[in-house]
Amino acid sequence: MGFKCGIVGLPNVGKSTLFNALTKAGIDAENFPFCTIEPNSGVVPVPDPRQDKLAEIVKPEKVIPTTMEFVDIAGLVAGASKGEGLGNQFLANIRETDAIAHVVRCFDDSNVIHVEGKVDPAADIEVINTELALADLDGVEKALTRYTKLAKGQDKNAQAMKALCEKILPHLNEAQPLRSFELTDDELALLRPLSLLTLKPTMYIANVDEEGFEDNALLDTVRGIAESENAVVVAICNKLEAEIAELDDEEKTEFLADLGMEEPGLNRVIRAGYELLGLHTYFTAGVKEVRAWTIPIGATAPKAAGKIHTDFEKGFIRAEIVSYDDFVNHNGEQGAKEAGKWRLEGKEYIVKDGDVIHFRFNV
Ligand SMILES: Nc1ncnc2c1ncn2[C@@H]1O[C@H](COP(=O)(O)OP(=O)(O)OP(=O)(O)O)[C@@H](O)[C@H]1O
Ligand SMILES: [Mg+2]
Repeated sequence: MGFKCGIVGLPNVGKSTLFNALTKAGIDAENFPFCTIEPNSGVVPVPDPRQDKLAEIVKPEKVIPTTMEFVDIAGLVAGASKGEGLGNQFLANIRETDAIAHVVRCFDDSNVIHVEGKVDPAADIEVINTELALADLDGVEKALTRYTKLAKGQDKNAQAMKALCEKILPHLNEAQPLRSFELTDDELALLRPLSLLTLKPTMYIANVDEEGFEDNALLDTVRGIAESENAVVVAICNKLEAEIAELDDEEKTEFLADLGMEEPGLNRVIRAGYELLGLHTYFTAGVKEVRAWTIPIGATAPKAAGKIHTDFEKGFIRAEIVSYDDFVNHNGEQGAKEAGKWRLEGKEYIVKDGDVIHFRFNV
C-alpha cells in the first residue's frame, strides 16, 4: 500500500540526519504509532493542519493522520551504475521507491567531509543524475535486446517497445534524465514496467546551514537546476531539524517561536513528497476517530472508499460529502446540513482534496 519516497544523494550530505529527524518527528506526533519497517525505512505521519481543525470541531476519541514512507538510502558515488560503492544494491533500493528526494549539500562546514573535496551543488547533482541516467541506460539497452527478438514475430507491443527504447536511448546516452524528455501518456505507460529511475518524480532537498536560507549562492544554484527540470526544491537545515525533532512538544513550540518558524521545516519536506507523488487527502470525521486517507488525485468515490475497506468499494452505494471549508465554516456536519452544504454523490464523483466523507455501502 505505502507510498515510498527514497532519500538519495552523495555520501555525507545529510541524508541520515534528515531521515532521523523525519522518523523522530513521527514518534513525537504520538497519535501515530511510528513503525520501523526496516532499520532504514520509516513511516511518517503527514502533517495536516486541516485535520487538527476538524478534530477541534468533532472532538473524536482518536485522530489518525495519513502517512508516507521514507527510505534512507546509502550514499551514491560516481561509478555506482558500474558497481562502485554499494552500486547495484543502492540502485535496486531506489527502484523500489515511488519518488526521489535528492539531498544536496548547500552548507559550508569544513568539519564535515565532502567526498569530492569541495561543496559544489551543480557538480554534486550531476554525479547523482548521471549515475541514475546510466542505470536507466543499462536497463533500456537490455530491454531493447529483449524486445528486438520479440518484435520479429507479430508482437505489436514488442514492436512499440523496441521503437520507444530506440527513441529514448540517445537522451540517456548523454546522461540526461528522462524527466526532461518529452513523452506521451501512452509512452509513459509502456515504460512503466521498466521502473526507470530518472522517470520518478524528484525533488531536491537543499541542505543549508542555519543562516543559509537567504543570500545563499549554493541554494540559488540548486533552484536554477530544478527550474530547468521542472523539479521542486525544499530548502531546509537538516541538522537543525534533527535537533528540533529531539524536543518535547512544549520545548518545540518555544524553540520554533524563537526561530520565527510556525512549524518544523520537515513538514515542508513531507508535504512536498506527498504532492510529488500525486496524492491528496480526504477525511472521515466521526466521534470515534477523525482520520485522513490518502488517494491519488483523480480517484473516484468508490476507489476512495476502497481505501477504507474493499467492501466499501464493492458495495458502494453513495458518498455523503461536506467539503472541508463548509465543514469548518458551519461548525460540523449538522451545521453544514442545515446550510444545504451536505451533498450526495455517486460512482462517478471525483473526490476533492479535503472532502469530509461518509460512505454508504451494502455487502
Ligand atoms: N545543515 C547542516 N549543517 C551542518 N552539518 C550538517 C548539516 N546537515 C548534516 N550535517 C552533518 O553532516 C554529517 C553527515 O550527515 P549524514 O550522516 O546525515 O550524511 P549521509 O548523507 O547520511 O551520509 P552517508 O551517505 O555516508 O550515509 C553529519 O556530521 C551531520 O551532522
Ligand atoms: Mg547515511
